[in-house]
Amino acid sequence: MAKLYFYYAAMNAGKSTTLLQADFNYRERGMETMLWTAKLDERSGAGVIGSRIALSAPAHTFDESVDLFMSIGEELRRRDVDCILVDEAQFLTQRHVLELCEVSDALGIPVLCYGLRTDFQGKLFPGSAALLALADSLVELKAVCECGRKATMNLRVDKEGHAVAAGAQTEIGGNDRYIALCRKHFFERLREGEARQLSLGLARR
Ligand SMILES: Nc1ncnc2c1ncn2[C@@H]1O[C@H](COP(=O)(O)OP(=O)(O)O)[C@@H](O)[C@H]1O
Ligand SMILES: Cc1cn([C@H]2C[C@H](O)[C@@H](COP(=O)(O)O)O2)c(=O)[nH]c1=O
Ligand SMILES: [Zn+2]
Repeated sequence: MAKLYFYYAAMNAGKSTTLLQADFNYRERGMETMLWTAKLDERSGAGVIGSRIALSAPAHTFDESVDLFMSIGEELRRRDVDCILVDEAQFLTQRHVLELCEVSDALGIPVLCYGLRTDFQGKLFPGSAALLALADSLVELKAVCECGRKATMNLRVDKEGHAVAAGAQTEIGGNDRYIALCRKHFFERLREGEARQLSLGLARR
């Protein structure tokens, strides 16, 4: 039976690198893959999955308008597909995840999703919540905090490096906007950020 996998981690853990390695392994064995990433994340270029160690590959892009089951079905009419690889899986909708379940269960194709578990406030992304609920296999990849502990959280920072405690869930960025931290250091810095924003707000009144 084909499975749905969710490889999750904080930023900088090497999720994209691991996806590209899995893609290489499949293709090295003569198998065909289909890569997907979020349309809104263009850090490595539109429709490109990039890694910090400079590996990259073109990918199909998803947004709310895309039906993944239909798109993958259409591709199957043109060529064989042995594995589906999805980067930035935190940006999937719950409907997308249900479509990927169908790809795995009805089409018998393994689906490997890579993404963040939680956002800059420590809350689940919709795609991650659905994958945590529905995936057959949950695999944690490891990032490292400044203190050496496992980094599980993602702190959003402003241009001066101060923690950002409030804002929209989605804000594309890299090392300039986010720091992967262990939970202890994440909450320390987040509370500092909250206190700072509060004092700035009070000072303005
Ligand atoms: N040539 C490059 N140099 C530095 N950073 C890059 C380069 N290409 C891509 N990146 C960044 O690296 C990210 C993916 O890095 P990766 O090491 O696989 O960790 P993760 O996906 O867990 O954050 C990309 O999304 C992009 O922000
Ligand atoms: C924590 C957090 C992250 N994002 C964005 C920032 C990046 O564009 C991606 C994750 O990138 P990765 O290196 O491939 O892990 O997600 C966001 O929009 N909101 C957040 O809270
Ligand atoms: Zn730490």
